[in-house]
Amino acid sequence: MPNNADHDARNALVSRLFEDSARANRATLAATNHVIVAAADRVIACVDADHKILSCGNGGSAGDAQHFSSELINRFERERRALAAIALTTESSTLTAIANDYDYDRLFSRQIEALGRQGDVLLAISTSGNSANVVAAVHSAHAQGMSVIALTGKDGGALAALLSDSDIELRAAADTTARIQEMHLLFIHCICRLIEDHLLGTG
Ligand SMILES: O=C(CO)[C@@H](O)[C@H](O)[C@H](O)[C@H](O)COP(=O)(O)O
Ligand SMILES: [Zn+2]
Repeated sequence: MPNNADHDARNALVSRLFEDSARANRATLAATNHVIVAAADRVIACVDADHKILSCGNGGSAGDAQHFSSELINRFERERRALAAIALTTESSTLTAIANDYDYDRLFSRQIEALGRQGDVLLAISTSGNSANVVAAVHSAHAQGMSVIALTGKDGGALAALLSDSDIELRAAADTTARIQEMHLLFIHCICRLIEDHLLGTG
């Protein structure tokens, strides 16, 4: 069992983490408020035209990619029609075959070659902006005529540099992976809320 001094130190650490997250939250809102709305509008145009959203990322960002697709396919907060979305992080046979036969860097890009169509949107998630398989996914999305919404952090990394003028970058104003991921989930929930308001009216 931790002693009292340890207990106080751990309480202080948790307070600091909450404070860091709140600071990141405020700074990210200031930097991205209108970009979040633009990203939601891009997804709305995609679903209104019966196109689909593909999503990808590694580690915690793989979880975020799945979190987003589940909220589109199932629902977020309100009853509405099902929306077409595929997380490219879930099919173990496909994932292991691509990594084994080609390269881990092609994990997502190969699936986009198979599934991506003009008018679809790729949600590309990387806290560093430097995951090679996410970078390759963006190249592949461009080749398929898709547009990209990139969730990034830090300085945006390689991802930010390769986005086209019609793509959208939502960059969390934070430097640590965990804080950036917390902002990414808030981006996702804001977009889901704006989609449901569009489909159902603000209620
Ligand atoms: O969730 C975490 C850390 O919070 C990790 O699993 C993290 O997602 C992994 O290290 C990823 O490989 C990091 O990739 P990226 O965000 O830089 O693209
Ligand atoms: Zn959620």
